[in-house]
Amino acid sequence: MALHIINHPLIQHKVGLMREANISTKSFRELANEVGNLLTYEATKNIRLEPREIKSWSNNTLQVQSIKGKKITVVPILRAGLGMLDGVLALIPGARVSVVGLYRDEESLEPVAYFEKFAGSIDERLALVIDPMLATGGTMNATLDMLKARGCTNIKVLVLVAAPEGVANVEEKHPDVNIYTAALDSHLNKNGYIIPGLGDAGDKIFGTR
Ligand SMILES: O=P(O)(O)OC[C@H]1O[C@H](OP(=O)(O)OP(=O)(O)O)[C@H](O)[C@@H]1O
Ligand SMILES: O=c1cc[nH]c(=O)[nH]1
Ligand SMILES: [Mg+2]
Repeated sequence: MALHIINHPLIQHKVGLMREANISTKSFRELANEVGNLLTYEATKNIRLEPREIKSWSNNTLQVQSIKGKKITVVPILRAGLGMLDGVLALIPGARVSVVGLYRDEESLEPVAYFEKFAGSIDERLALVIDPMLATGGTMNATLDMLKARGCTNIKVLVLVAAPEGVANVEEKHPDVNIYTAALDSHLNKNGYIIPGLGDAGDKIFGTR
C-alpha cells in the first residue's frame, strides 16, 4: 500500500476551513466536494490512456488520447461519502456510481453494512472509494472486502482526513490499496473520533448534528 498525503496549498487551506468549530452545513458541504475534487485529480494522475482516431475541426484525421478500458466506478460510503460525490463526478462525469451503505456502531465501533448496489463489470473497473473519514479503518476494510468479493482488484481510497490507526488497519488487511488523503491527523480519542479531525462528518454534511 502507499499512503498519499496531498499537501497542495488549496487542499490545506480548505481542510483548515473545515476544522472551524462553528462551520455552517453549507460551507462544510461545499468544501467536502471541493477537496473531493482535488483528491480525484491527484488519484487519477496515472490512469492508463489509449489512442483514438477522430476527425478534427480542420477535417484532418487526428490521434487523441482517451481513458483505456471499462473506466471508473465511484464508490461513496453512505452516508457521509455522498458529501464528496458531486466533487468527484465533476471531473469524471461519465463514471458509474456503486453505492455501499455502512455505519459504525457507536459502542463497538464495528461497521454494520446495510446496502450495496454495484455497477456492472465491476471486476474490470477502477474503483474510487470515497468517505470523508478514515478512523479505525473498520468501515473502509469492510467496503474493500465487499468490492473484492465481486472481483474488483483495482481500488483507490479517497478520504478527507485519516487517522494513523485506520491507515495501519487498511494497510494490514488490504496492502494492495492506495490511500489518498488531504490530511493525516494525530490519533483517535476514546470514542473513536479523529483528533483534531472534523467531528462527525456525516452530521455536518446532512445538518443532523
Ligand atoms: O474508520 P471507522 O472507525 O470505521 O469510521 C469511519 C466511518 O464513520 C463515519 O460514518 P458513520 O458511521 O458516522 O455513518 P454516516 O456516514 O451514516 O454518518 C465515516 O463517514 C466513516 O464511514
Ligand atoms: O472522527 C470521526 C470518526 C468517525 N466518523 C466521523 O464522522 N468522524
Ligand atoms: Mg456519521
